[in-house]
This record gives sequence, C-alpha cells and structure tokens, in this order.
Amino acid sequence: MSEPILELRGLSKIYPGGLKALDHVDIQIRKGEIFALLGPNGAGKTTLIGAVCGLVRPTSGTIHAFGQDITSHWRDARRRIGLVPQELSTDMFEPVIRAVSYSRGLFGLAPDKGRIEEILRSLSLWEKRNDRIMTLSGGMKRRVLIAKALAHEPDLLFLDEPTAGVDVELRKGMWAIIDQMRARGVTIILTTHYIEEAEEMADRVGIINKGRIITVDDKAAMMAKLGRTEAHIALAAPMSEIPPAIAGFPVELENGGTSLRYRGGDGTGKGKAEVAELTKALTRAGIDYTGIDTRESSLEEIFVSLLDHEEAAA
Ligand SMILES: Nc1ncnc2c1ncn2[C@@H]1O[C@H](COP(=O)(O)OP(=O)(O)OP(=O)(O)O)[C@@H](O)[C@H]1O
Repeated sequence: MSEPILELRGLSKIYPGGLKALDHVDIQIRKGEIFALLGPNGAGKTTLIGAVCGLVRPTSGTIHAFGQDITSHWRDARRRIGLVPQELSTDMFEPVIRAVSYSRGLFGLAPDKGRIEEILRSLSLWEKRNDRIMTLSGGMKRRVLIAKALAHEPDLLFLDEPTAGVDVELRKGMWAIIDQMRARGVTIILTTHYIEEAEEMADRVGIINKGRIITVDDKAAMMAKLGRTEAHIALAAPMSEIPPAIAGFPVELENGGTSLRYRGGDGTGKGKAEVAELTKALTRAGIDYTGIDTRESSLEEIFVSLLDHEEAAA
C-alpha cells in the first residue's frame, strides 16, 4: 500500500467529565479513496473529525496527515484538509459567492474568480450566487457548505453527515457531487447514518461504536465476510416437514409449509452457492418449486449483528 494520506494511531479523547469519546482508534486512510465511517448517535464520529481538523484536542495518540505529524505541521495540514460540517453556523446574511470566496481567502489562497465560478456551477449554485444564504432551502444550504469546503482545494475532505435530512433526489445529487470530487483525486471521509449511502459511495467502511473502531474493511469484503444470505423458495406443493434429502441445510418451513426459508452463509460469503446446492438437492428428491427469492444482508443488518456480537462478548 502506498503511504496513507491520514493515519490515526492510538487516538483517544476523554472529555472533561470523563466521557471517553474515542478509545484507542487506529485508522489508515488511503489516498484517493472514499471511506465511510458508520456509527450510531454519540459513537464518536464528530469527535474524530474534530481531532483531525484541530477542533478537538486529543487526550492521547498521534495523527499523521500527508506523511507529517499534524501537531508539528499544523498549518500545512489544515490548508490541505476540508471540512463540511453538519450545520452552517455563520455567514447566514452573506451572499453565497462572498461566503465561498471568503473561505478560500481564509486558507491563504489567492482569489480565483474562475475557480469559484466553477465550484458554484458544479453545485448548481451559480444562479443563486447573489442570494443571501439564509434565504436558501436546506439542501441548497448544504451545497453552500460543500462549496465553502472546496473553495480552498483540499486534498482530504471530511463530510459530516452530508445528506442528513435531505430528500432522496437531493441525496442522489450529493452522491454525484462526491463522485466528481473523487474523480478529481480528493480523498473523502464521510460519516453517515445511511447504510445505503455507505453502500453506494464507499470503497471502505469503518464501523465505530462507543469510541472504538469495531471493524474496517473493503465494502465488498465486509459483505462477504459478515453477510448472510436469506432465500425463500416457493414450493409447488405444501410440505408438513423438512424431507431428509435437505435436512443438512439451514432451512425451515414457512407460510404454512408452502415455502422454504434458507438462512446461511454467515461469515463465509458462500450463501448463494449453498442455495444453488439446495435447489439441486430439491430437484434430485423430486420436490418441485415455483420460485426463489434470494438476498444478501444489508450493511444495516451487518451493523446490528456486529453490535449484538460485541455486546454478547462484553
Ligand atoms: N464538548 C463535549 N463535552 C463533553 N462530551 C462531549 C462533547 N462533545 C461530544 N461529547 C460526547 O462524546 C460522545 C461522542 O460524540 P460525537 O459527537 O463525537 O458522536 P457522533 O458519532 O458524531 O454522534 P452523532 O451521530 O450524533 O453526531 C457523545 O457521548 C457526546 O455526548
């Protein structure tokens, strides 16, 4: 692997009062990837972002960005890191274009009207450039936040819940924008509650709970490793019990014996292959079926089962 663009080692944060928001977090972020940090409310996602962006002082551990310790190369790191926070906190009275241009200046970059125009156009904000931010819709305000973060041309961009509370159409639009940023070579770390979002966007997914990273993996590998397959096989004729020919499979009768439910492949990623074996066994036994509905578990289900697993171990 090439050198990580961001590396957290043993990062902990204990807030005054004793709450451990981050507990020995180790993460390496690869250049050019989209990394999704998934976790429930209060898991520590915003604290983690804050630590990298200099808004939260870590209690212990180290943060290296672009190959340098950020505590000793603070300005350089901050200039190359963008943050799209959850909420717009300032400049509500400002026109869009001024707020976005100001963000660029804040990081010491020379004014560049062409670049600002390009950013505003790519976010469909150009027509609104002279509107005050407070008059925009929630989704447009969200785009202004992205424009502000892009104005200083970051190499590493944090998006804290980029699509929370926006409608489905706008969410898809946001995904397209994030895709464009990746195409430009920006490394992106996003936090989200939407499993669909991580599934759609991310190359890798990290799951965080109570300040601890539970698992980090390529999205596909995570699905294969932790996924489970569920299949429903509609039978041509109802059965009263599982015939011996398929007794070795993880199956149960359902819907009054009119269909078979298969649940398996836990942690192996081999569920689909086993379902194929099951159908062959049915055919060999002369049991007719009229349809099969197979699906892999979603990240959301994986997430819930990981948390259950962790609680059982504790
Ligand atoms: N300034 C603070 N002082 C004390 N405790 C804090 C502070 N900021 C956050 N916390 C606590 O630290 C824990 C982690 O919070 P954090 O905001 O990082 O979680 P999160 O995963 O971002 O949650 P959400 O998804 O709700 O934004 C929570 O229990 C929170 O109450």
